[in-house]
Amino acid sequence: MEPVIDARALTHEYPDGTTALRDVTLSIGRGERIAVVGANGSGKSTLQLALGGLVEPSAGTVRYFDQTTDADRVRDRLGVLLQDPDDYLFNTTVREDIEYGPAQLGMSRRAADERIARLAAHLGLRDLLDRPPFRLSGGEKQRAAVASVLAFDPDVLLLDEPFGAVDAHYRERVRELVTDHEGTVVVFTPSLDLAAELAERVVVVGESGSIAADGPAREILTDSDLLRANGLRPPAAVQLFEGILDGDEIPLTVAAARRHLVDELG
Ligand SMILES: Nc1ncnc2c1ncn2[C@@H]1O[C@H](COP(=O)(O)OP(=O)(O)OP(=O)(O)O)[C@@H](O)[C@H]1O
Repeated sequence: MEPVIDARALTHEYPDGTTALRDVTLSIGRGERIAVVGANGSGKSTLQLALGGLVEPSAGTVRYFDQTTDADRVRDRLGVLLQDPDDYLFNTTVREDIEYGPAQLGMSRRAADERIARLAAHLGLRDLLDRPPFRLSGGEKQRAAVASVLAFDPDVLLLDEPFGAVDAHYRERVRELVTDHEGTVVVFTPSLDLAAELAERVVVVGESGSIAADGPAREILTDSDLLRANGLRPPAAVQLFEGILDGDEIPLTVAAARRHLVDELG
């Protein structure tokens, strides 16, 4: 598979001496759906920043689309959603924030308007477009930040905690957008339930930012010992069925668990 991002031997040390990444080698193929999971402070956000070209790692290289190691040359193809939505929302209105990406990339006015209208409707932002971003609630801000990253339809999405403050209704809406995205998706999250819903491959970041495991979602998400050793718990559905069903039959998501129960009981 052609890598869209190829990271080799990344190590990162913050100026105060904290090692946040340790010898991370990770190749992300076109169209892959990956969840990067790890306990708080393991190094997920730092890895996202390094892959997104927003932090220069202390050592190692990141190569994009087999073309360049300069992320700024492929900025229009990378959609990086940072953990804190305030990092995106800096214009006078929500509309201007969402328009910013498409405008920078020279998308036609008409195409941009259509795309923004669709995203705003889907994410419940229509009545908020003319408000200043600092007058939004936490969940509204996060939805606006998601819209601003998706507005320019990047090839690769690197999403740090895309659902943090979002309620159940809009969580489903954001999930649909991420699932329907045609390119590559990498989600950085401490939630194994989210990983189970979105990913076919799971990367576990262990202590001090080293990669503890990288493999098919089913293999990783049903390996309780591995997950617990790295400060994580299996998804809820796996916790419910582990020891009851065989590893290859354990449902990974609550929806799959429900289907299983309905089949068994019905
Ligand atoms: N600017 C910084 N300066 C110094 N240390 C930092 C800085 N940012 C993060 N760290 C440290 O680097 C390590 C990795 O942090 P990072 O934010 O990448 O973890 P994370 O896995 O994303 O955590 P969380 O799940 O809490 O978001 C932690 O020990 C953290 O305290």
